[in-house]
Amino acid sequence: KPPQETGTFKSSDLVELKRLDPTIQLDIRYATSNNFAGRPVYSEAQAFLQRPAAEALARVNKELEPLGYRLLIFDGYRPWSVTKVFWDITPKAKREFVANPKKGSRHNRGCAVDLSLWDIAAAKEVQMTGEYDEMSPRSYANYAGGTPAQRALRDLLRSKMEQNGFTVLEAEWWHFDFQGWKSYRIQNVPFNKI
Ligand SMILES: C[C@@H](N)C(=O)N[C@H](C)C(=O)O
Ligand SMILES: [Zn+2]
Repeated sequence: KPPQETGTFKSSDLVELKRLDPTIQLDIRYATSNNFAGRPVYSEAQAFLQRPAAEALARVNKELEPLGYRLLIFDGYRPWSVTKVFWDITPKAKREFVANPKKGSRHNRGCAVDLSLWDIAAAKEVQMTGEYDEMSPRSYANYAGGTPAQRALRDLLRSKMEQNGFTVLEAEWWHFDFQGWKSYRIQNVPFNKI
């Protein structure tokens, strides 16, 4: 069961990112077998965020366009039950890369996003210092390895996100939390009930 939270919270206003800005690219790997669970954990390839976070993300996408990039979204709002699956299947030694379901994930609040950059001219995902959901030090936001070009792209994504109210997770270059995430409740609503 999701943790019981007391206090007052903002009402949820989850927005589908593709509806807000159709130029945002999606690669919802959790709706496929191409993810660390090795099977789909979502039945719909969609991404949602609370409205202020979604609007901020659309601003980042606009700012990247003149530089030749768009945002590529891997995940947004995530039902709590999926956070529980991720925790249960992850070896103890790798649990810095998954949220503890006892506390819930900021994804469960609709205030965290997993994403990378899309190269418009090449029509493909850029190469970062490590792969999405790779459970190794290459995922650290300050990892000093990789090529200078990979680090520059990782740092470009981070600086644009930070300028628009997001904070990177130190263990994961692709994971960003939106300011004010504490004001939203942990949810366990499936995508088709939003
Ligand atoms: C599982 C990974 N993509 C992720 O989002 N990790 C953070 C820590 C989370 O589960 O909130
Ligand atoms: Zn994440």
